[in-house]
Amino acid sequence: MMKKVSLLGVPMDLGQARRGVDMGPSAMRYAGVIERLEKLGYDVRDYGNVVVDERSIEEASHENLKNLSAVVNTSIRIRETVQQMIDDEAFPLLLGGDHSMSIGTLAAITARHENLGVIWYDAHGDLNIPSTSPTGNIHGMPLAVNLGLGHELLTNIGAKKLKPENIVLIGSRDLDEGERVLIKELGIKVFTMHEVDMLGMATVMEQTLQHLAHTDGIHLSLDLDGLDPMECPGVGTPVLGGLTYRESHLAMELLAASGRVTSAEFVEVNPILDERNKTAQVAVALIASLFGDQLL
Ligand SMILES: NC(=[NH2+])NCCC[C@H](N)C(=O)O
Ligand SMILES: [Mn+2]
Ligand SMILES: [Mn+2]
Repeated sequence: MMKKVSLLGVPMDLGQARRGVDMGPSAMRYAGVIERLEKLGYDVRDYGNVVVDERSIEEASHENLKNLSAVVNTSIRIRETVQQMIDDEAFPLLLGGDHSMSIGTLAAITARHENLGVIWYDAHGDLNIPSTSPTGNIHGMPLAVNLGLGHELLTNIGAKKLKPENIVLIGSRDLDEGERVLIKELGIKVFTMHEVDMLGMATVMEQTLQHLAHTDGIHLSLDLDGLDPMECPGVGTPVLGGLTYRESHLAMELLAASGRVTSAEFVEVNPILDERNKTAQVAVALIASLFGDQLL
């Protein structure tokens, strides 16, 4: 892994309805993310937080896409900053913020890869399009957008699309009907909680890395709601029966050992719903493992 890390906070809460997730980046900074990375020997360049558009009331819901133009404007700013990070040859690490931020992150990263792989570590598929979304919340749509599906204003943010065969979902346990249809249609690789239980995380990661062996870099998009709400209560859309801290920690260690991860984002931390910043602390511990922290 590169020894230079670029950090960007995305205090975004426009992609869903519950306020507070805009404080996620502060909570992870407060939990010591920069200090942990520096201790591991990384040169950390902090880009601060991206400017996020205000919600406007008129825009509340438009074609089942809440806060559409605010999300578009913010995504473009995220894209520009991540482009700078890549130009600077640093590892882009983003802290969120709701998952709609991935539209901007991936817009920048896919452009710089021939064949980017993506691991979507999440209770959800985030594969809705406006006609299938039960909520109109854009945080339920970013993976679809990056496949080129959804409203033009969103799909146009990135020039290059992800390939369905380059995506692996891990931890899925709440998929909407339209998402299930899309997963089957496109043949996307999914390790639901059932597969994680059956195979164990070590095998899941081994098969994930095998599935992505042909890619030229892997982006990890880790939604903290992929973990169980008992350990990560500070998320807006908790789902029972999630991945444990131990499993997730192992997953991060195996990714670190593979040396294949080239960018990452840790999203959906909502300190207002949290208990004593527990979720941000889990996020920072996972980040440390992803960057090679070891006991001995
Ligand atoms: N990034 C997330 N937490 N996404 C939750 C999405 C929930 C639901 N599938 C929806 O479309 O609204
Ligand atoms: Mn989720
Ligand atoms: Mn998500």
